[in-house]
Amino acid sequence: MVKYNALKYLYDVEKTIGTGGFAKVKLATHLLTGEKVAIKIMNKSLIGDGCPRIKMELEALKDISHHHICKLYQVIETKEHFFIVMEYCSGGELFDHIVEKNKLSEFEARLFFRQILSAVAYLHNVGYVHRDLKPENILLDRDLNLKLIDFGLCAKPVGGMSSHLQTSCGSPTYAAPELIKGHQYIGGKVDVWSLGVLLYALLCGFLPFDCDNIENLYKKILSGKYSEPSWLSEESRKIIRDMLQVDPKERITVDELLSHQWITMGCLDPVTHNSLNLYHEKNNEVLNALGKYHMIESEEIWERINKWDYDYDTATYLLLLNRCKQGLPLRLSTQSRLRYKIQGIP
Ligand SMILES: Cn1cc(Br)cc1C(=O)Nc1[nH]nc2c1CN(C(=O)N[C@H](CN1CCCC1)c1ccccc1)C21CC1
Repeated sequence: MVKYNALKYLYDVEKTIGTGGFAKVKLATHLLTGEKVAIKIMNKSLIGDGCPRIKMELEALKDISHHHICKLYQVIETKEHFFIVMEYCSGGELFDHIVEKNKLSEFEARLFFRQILSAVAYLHNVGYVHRDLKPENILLDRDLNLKLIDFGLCAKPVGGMSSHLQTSCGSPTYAAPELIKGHQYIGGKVDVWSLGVLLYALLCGFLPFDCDNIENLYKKILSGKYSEPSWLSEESRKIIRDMLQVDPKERITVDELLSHQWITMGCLDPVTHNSLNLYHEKNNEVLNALGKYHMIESEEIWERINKWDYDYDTATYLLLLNRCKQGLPLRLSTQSRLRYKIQGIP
């Protein structure tokens, strides 16, 4: 097992749970709290040229705090690596969940879709577009809550949400027509198209535009034609049609989606974008537990936490905040206190 010095005394690194192009994700334990985390380890030499996308992803993640977006806890940068410590989602990928169930009932699809819609509406509300929405980028936690990940392609359009973006990115299967045409596009509209492809996959168990070769895939997407299986209700067909409009001007907006009839069916309230957890709220129960542990006044602890440096203290606070919100006891392992002390952290 490769030992990462930067993580010593802070995290117990366990197995690899994901490997991607120039990164891998490992399951780990945050030693002070005993909580599981996922650490995305990126090798700088493989990425090169100053890693702009990683910096973009990290800046975005630091601005974001939402129940259905995978939380950033800590960032450690060394000469060779970035260690990005994030929320651990133990339910795996949404993609696998759909495959295993073949397709979801309209009721289950609605519960899932409402969660992702809330995350995307929140993202747009804080000025980001995701641009790579697909089931592989959506994970489940142990309570089947959905968590959006992978902000490597997200963008914060300079001129705000109505300004145009140019970069063609994301996976073609979920990419909007205007994006694959290389036209200027509105980021928010591109996310709505991907949401349409996603909802279609949830309800049908297969993709609206799929092809063995990229040429025919593009033709299908640009035509906007897809089959409507017999089991789709009229309302399901309607909301999918509203999202899979080739002309972005005809396409429904995220705000209109929040109160769409399909979304509120079964007397459900419209979806709200505000996140359940307020952005980095001050929690006295957690501060008291930390104050006792470090034998420092909790106000002084808050002074340090409230800088949000995304250091070990940020991770400790956010992990304890998570436990506190789930009504679980707050524990700080004294055993690792010794190691903590050895490392000379005050
Ligand atoms: C698949 N799986 C099964 C179980 Br059980 C837990 C998981 C799991 O991955 N859990 C998990 N929790 N938190 C994370 C993960 C995975 N994960 C990820 O960020 N996973 C992505 C997955 N991308 C989807 C499309 C391309 C790669 C990843 C990015 C780079 C390299 C490897 C993986 C985070 C850190 C945010």
